[in-house]
Amino acid sequence: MARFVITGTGTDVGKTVFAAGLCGLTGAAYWKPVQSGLAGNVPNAALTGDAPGQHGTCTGRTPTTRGRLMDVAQPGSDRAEVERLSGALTHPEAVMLREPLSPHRAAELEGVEIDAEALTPPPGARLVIEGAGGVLVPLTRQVLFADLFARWQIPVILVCATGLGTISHSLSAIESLRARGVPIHGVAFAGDPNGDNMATIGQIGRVRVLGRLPHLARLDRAALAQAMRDNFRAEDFA
Ligand SMILES: Nc1ncnc2c1ncn2[C@@H]1O[C@H](COP(=O)(O)OP(=O)(O)OP(=O)(O)O)[C@@H](O)[C@H]1O
Ligand SMILES: C[C@H](N)[C@H](N)CCCCCC(=O)O
Ligand SMILES: [Mg+2]
Repeated sequence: MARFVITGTGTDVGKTVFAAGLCGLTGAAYWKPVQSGLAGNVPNAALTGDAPGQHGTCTGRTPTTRGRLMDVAQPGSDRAEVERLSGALTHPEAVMLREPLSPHRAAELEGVEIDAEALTPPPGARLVIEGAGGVLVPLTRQVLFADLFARWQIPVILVCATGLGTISHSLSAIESLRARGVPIHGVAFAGDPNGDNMATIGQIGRVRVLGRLPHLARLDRAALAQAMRDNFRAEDFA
């Protein structure tokens, strides 16, 4: 089964763009279980599900939050960006939160608690799942994303920057995943070339380096597909 979790050393490292590229390269579907930071993009009624006809299809996987589930990707969401960049089939988020904060805090501000136990990946042999931020981001004050990944036992791809600072960030993330028994498929770098940083993380972290996605001046579906073909091997994700 070609099912992967895309996590990273932190927020904004390039997980969504890499996830879209991987969907395009392998034909996988995409799922972002928890999206925070839709304030300003989505009317309140849409997020709370109060507006007629805005519910769409609910997965029912996490019936705990008010901010749930429309079957159409919302503008500004990672799901919408993956659709734009890959055309992949995408599953509705289980939890959508307004504030651009750690999910545990964004949820608290909406008066809801994320039911981490209820977060279960949709079926499908080819699936790319994107976390939120880095590996130790809290879903609640008790459960971190890495705990969720440990329960799922789906191989993780860690997206890492290439520049100064990445060695410690990347090795810390790898240790955190290993400490919880999360299977690591490999590391995907994002950014300008830095061969020694990439090799050092691969060697000391004892992880496979899958490739490096360069910064794309024009980020569109065709350019991303070409960059993925040029810099990754589809057979590494079979
Ligand atoms: N290869 C790339 N070429 C050009 N721009 C990129 C590339 N990768 C990422 N970006 C840009 O960098 C920003 C952050 O990338 P992205 O949204 O993928 O981060 P993320 O790790 O998914 O963040 P989050 O934690 O919010 O989910 C976005 O504006 C994105 O368009
Ligand atoms: C809102 C943002 N774009 C992400 N989706 C959430 C990032 C959470 C980071 C939490 C942290 O590590 O401090
Ligand atoms: Mg993202």
